[in-house]
Amino acid sequence: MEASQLLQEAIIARAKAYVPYSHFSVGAALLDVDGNVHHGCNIENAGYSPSNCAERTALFSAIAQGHRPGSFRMLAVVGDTDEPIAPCGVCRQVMVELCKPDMPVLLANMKGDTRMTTIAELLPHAFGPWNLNEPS
Ligand SMILES: O=c1ccn([C@H]2C[C@H](O)[C@@H](CO)O2)c(=O)[nH]1
Ligand SMILES: [Zn+2]
Repeated sequence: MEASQLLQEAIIARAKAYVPYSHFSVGAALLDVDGNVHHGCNIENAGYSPSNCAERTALFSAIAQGHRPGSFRMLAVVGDTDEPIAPCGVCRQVMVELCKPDMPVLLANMKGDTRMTTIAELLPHAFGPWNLNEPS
């Protein structure tokens, strides 16, 4: 699947956002090894901090469907921003946990501006599973 097709999926996912507080809808589409797409949208909460971003919704949904960390091919994220959207720090940390460092990430806005990047570029010098000592 082309990056542009995955972006179209992210735009469809964005329409499902539940954003009664920020009114800022974000969509994500995660491509797996089998060529299937997992949608994510942001889902907000009256308690504010329980809110979940589109990127994490897509990743957690795919993991819950049985897909393994490191098995994903590409992630597309879109929001109505001036520049291509910038994922938050929490999502970048989750991406590092669940995606390979060189996995392509397509960031976009609703005007059609795009930026192709990677997990490692989004969160350099990351703390990851490899930094933890295994229990003996
Ligand atoms: O990359 C981003 C940036 C923000 N949000 C959400 C979090 C919150 O619901 C709203 C405003 O920050 O947008 C995402 O889902 N993804
Ligand atoms: Zn986030």
